[in-house]
Amino acid sequence: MSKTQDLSALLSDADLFRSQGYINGKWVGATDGATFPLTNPATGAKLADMPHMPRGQVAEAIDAAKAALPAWSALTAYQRSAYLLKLHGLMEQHVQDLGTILCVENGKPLTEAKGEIAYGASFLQWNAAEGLRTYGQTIPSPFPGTRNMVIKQPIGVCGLITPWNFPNAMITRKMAPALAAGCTVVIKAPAETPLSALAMAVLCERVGIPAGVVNVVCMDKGDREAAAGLELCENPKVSKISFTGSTPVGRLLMQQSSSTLKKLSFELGGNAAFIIFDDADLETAVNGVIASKFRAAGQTCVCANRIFVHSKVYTQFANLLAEKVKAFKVGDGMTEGVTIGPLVNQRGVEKVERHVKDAVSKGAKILVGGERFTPSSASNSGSEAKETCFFQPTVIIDVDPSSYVASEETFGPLAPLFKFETDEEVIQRANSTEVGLAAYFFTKDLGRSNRVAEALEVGMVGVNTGVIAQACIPFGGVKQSGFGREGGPGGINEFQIEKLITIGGI
Ligand SMILES: NC(=O)c1ccc[n+]([C@@H]2O[C@H](COP(=O)([O-])OP(=O)(O)OC[C@H]3O[C@@H](n4cnc5c(N)ncnc54)[C@H](O)[C@@H]3O)[C@@H](O)[C@H]2O)c1
Ligand SMILES: O=CCCC(=O)O
Repeated sequence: MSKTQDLSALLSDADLFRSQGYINGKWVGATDGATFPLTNPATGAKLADMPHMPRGQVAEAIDAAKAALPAWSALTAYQRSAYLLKLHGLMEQHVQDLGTILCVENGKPLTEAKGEIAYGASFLQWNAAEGLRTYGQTIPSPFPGTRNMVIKQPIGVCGLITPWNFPNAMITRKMAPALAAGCTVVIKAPAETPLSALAMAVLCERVGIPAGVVNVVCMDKGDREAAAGLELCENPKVSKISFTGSTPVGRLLMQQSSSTLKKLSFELGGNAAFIIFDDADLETAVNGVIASKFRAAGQTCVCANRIFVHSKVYTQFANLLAEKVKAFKVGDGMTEGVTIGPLVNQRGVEKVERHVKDAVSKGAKILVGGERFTPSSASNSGSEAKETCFFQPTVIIDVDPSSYVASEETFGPLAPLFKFETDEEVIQRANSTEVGLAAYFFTKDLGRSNRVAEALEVGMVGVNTGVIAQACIPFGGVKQSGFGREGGPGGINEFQIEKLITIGGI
């Protein structure tokens, strides 16, 4: 039986809950009136009927962004910075409501959702400052009477395609540098979590960001989503695509963008190795695994996916981890004390289940969890276990290297423990994947720390920590995890062009 949930009743500022798209400063439904249902993954309850926008409306949003570009890019960096700081302030002020919206549409527990809002806001603060420092260069010329200057300019209209696992922070991570640089944007919100994107559009409107500078389109997965992707990639008015999502969709977007040769930055899938050497502080390492593996119920691109533990400490480490995972409280993220929520949809549950079954069929043993279930805090859905979006936080040991989980990103709360003997062996196994986003290791040996960090084929390494994400770091991968960096000192460059001005006859 399908139920509905009145989300606005949970908000102190119900105006933040919008179920229309935002194009050229106007709140609009799909031109043909089409909608799709948005549900709470914890309960299955319907939250809203969202606009299922056709390709023509994406083109309209691009037109609006193109029209708004000259005035927005002509503002001083200080004026744009002031908008971002006001937006940052509003996010802090509305953290409870923004967190609640995020929690009910994505499933992550409210405390974690509020943490994501703070993380999302940090990209506004960081880029408000970075926008003021987009320095150019003067370059001595070999030609007499000639001067060379290099200036930075906004690249133009940017298409931002963002995923559901960080419904707020993946938007601000792209939108903040784009706006700071003087670009205008069309955000294609993910079908699973459009409300967080639209709540940000409300705040953009409130701080007075002019119509057309920020546009949000939404549609369900499938044909119209593919059409939106095509429009963003093929429309010559769009100069840049920034995408976070899976590697296969990244490949498709790159192919589609070739006809207009857009600048691209892609943050794609990972398969992070998490290595515990025999000299590691095991208590710290267990906490590191928990922070990395179980954040967002295991649905982050930088999640520990393959946990390699030295044979000398394997059993001790496995038992310590199992004890902590047993203590997790799984349930509806709005319930007090819940530490881990549902996966975003049943497709996510099916993938975790497939990885567990496959590993067990190849000899792995389950220490904790291993099954989908419906926790009592989410049982008001009346859903059968087969319809649930919950999977028990799971630890498996003695995992065979041929298991799917060794080569595919699980994107769920499954911690598989592999055994290793030598540094060389574990580095080779860590690198034996086509993706290279993040990796982590724990050791007290300084020499090893430098050697291993340099040998790992990834864009980001955590040493003695499971937490690397911050606005101030260059976030991104190598190999098939994509290219381009978000955040950090260079993040804003992704949204700028360098222009040379050579002056002769001086
Ligand atoms: N790097 C990340 O943070 C991240 C985020 C989400 C998913 N993933 C990976 O993707 C797997 C599957 O999740 P998914 O199906 O949501 O990923 P996906 O790549 O299909 O979707 C990610 C986002 O891309 C958009 N998208 C999908 N197809 C598109 C198209 N043809 N044109 C334009 N936009 C399109 C959607 O907005 C979606 O939210 C996960 O298991 C995980 O491995 C990674
Ligand atoms: O999943 C993608 C982003 C995760 C993060 O910013 O830590």
